[in-house]
Order: sequence, then structure tokens, then C-alpha cells
Amino acid sequence: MLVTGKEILVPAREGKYGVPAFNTNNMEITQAIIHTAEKLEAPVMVQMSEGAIKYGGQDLANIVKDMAQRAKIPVALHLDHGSSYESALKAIAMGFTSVMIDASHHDFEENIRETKRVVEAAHAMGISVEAELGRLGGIEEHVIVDEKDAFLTDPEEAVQFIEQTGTDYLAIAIGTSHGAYKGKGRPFIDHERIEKIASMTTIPLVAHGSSGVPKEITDRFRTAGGEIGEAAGIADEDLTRAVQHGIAKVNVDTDLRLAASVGVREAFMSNPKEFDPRKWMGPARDVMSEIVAHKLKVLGAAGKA
Ligand SMILES: O=C(COP(=O)(O)O)NO
Ligand SMILES: [Ca+2]
Ligand code: NA
Ligand SMILES: [Zn+2]
Repeated sequence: MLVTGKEILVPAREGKYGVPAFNTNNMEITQAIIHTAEKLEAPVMVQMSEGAIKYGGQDLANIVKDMAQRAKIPVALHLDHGSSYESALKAIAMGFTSVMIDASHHDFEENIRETKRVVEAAHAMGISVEAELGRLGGIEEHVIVDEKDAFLTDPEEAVQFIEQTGTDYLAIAIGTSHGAYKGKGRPFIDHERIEKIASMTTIPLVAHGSSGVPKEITDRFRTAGGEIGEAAGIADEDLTRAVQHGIAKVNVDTDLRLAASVGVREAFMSNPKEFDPRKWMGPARDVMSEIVAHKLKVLGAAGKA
């Protein structure tokens, strides 16, 4: 069933498990997410970035909403990295049940102002809101945040921010970053910071940049002709620890992108004569489903629907 993000994430924080929020751009990615979550009896969030909305629009949103409504498990449709009040409201008009307003690149006061506006409008329509405080490293959808400007979330500021905005859940910067290159080897996750923020707050916390970039996938990607440098993602054990301390939503995009590309590349490599789209979109879906299943188990969402 299609539900709001709050209905999925409040139980997750209370139950000390995480719910993955996977980005989608088409039918097969959406099927890999929702069908696999159904098989594992897990709640799940499907998110679309502004780029995905540009790419698939209402057509794609309708595929997600319809599949979510028919699903036996709770599913929310979430706007990932909404960059403005207008963007958040447009997503709500499209039927999204959860929206992120990402104003974390503004100063503290401006971030509060922007977020508060969205919270008031979204709550008037019964829609949940995610906000962000702190800056991840890596490339944020619309802001290039290089290492020196990247700053982690201050716990005292987080308490004030939540009180002044009324946001339903909060994305915090704790050492993760977007993309396939999250640092030299295993990225440093500031567990003390997560645990401090969790001890001072009660709303679900969100970890962005949480793809694992598993070696098995990057090896297969290279073997099938893909080119990728020294890629590294967040370790499973860092996620299993983080969800014990307030992290309830875990954003994953890169892993599904890599998995889909492995499926397609392997299909073309193994049969150059193939030109039935189902023969390469199907394998892409299968590899993505393996990644979805792994993440649901690591985060403890399996069996929680
Ligand atoms: O935070 C993410 C995705 O992060 P990854 O690049 O680690 O999948 N989307 O908002
Ligand atoms: Ca941001
Ligand atoms: Na998000
Ligand atoms: Zn993100």
C-alpha cells in the first residue's frame, strides 16, 4: 500500500532497523525495489530525484504509485533532494507521499526558513518532510561540496533545527558522501556523532550516500567492459550499527545504477546478436533485485512489514 514516509520511518526508528530508500528512473528499477521488498516482507521507500522527474515525469510517478498501491507491503514515494519549495509542492501535486527539501547548502537560518515553509505546506496536505543539516562530501545533486566545505552535523544545531522546522525526519552529515568514490577505502563514519544526535532527538534520522559499492559488483562491471576507478562505499557493519542509533532511512542509488549496468553489459557481452530489450532489461532487473535483497537484510527491514 502507498503510505507516507512517516508511517514507515517512525516504526523503523522505534524498532531500531533501517528502511532503504532506493532511487528509480524506470519500470524495471521500480519492480526490482518493490517486488523484492514484497518477497522479503519489508517496508521500502522509492525515491525520485529532480533529474528522475525530468526524465520520467508523471508517467514514472504513476508506475511507482500504482505498483505501491497494489503492493502487500508499505511503500512511500519520496522526492529526493528537492531543491526548492516549488519543487516540493509540484511533487506533492504529482502524488508523492514524502518530500525532501534540501536547503543544507544555505546558512542555518535560511535552511530553517526554507524547510519551515515546506513543512507547513506539506503537513497541510498530510505529506511527510525530510530536511537536511550539514553537508556531505562528494557531489550533491545541485551543489558541488568539496572536502574542505563538507561539514558534519552539529548535534545541538540538530535539536534546534528540528524544533524550529517541525521536519518529520532529518538527513545528517556523518561521513558519507554521494557516488561511487566515497573516500580512500572504507569511508569514515562518525558513529559517536550519530549516537550523540540520536540521544538528543526522537525523529527518524536519514543517512545519504549509503551505497556499499560492493567489490563483487565493481569486479563484474569491469569484467563486462565497464570502467570504474578505485571505488569504495559504506561498509555493511557501519549500517547495521547506525540503524541501532536513530538512522531509519538509508539512501541508495549508486548500487542500483552499477547493478543495472552489470546486467546490461553482461547480456550484451554474452550474446552480441541479442536485440530484444527484455533480454538486457530483464538481467538488469535481476542483478538489482539481488542488491535490494541484500540491503533489506543488512538494515533489518526484512520481515518488518
Ligand atoms: O544519497 C543518495 C544516494 O547515495 P549513493 O550515491 O551512495 O547511492 N541519494 O540521495
Ligand atoms: Ca544537501
Ligand atoms: Na532524500
Ligand atoms: Zn542524497
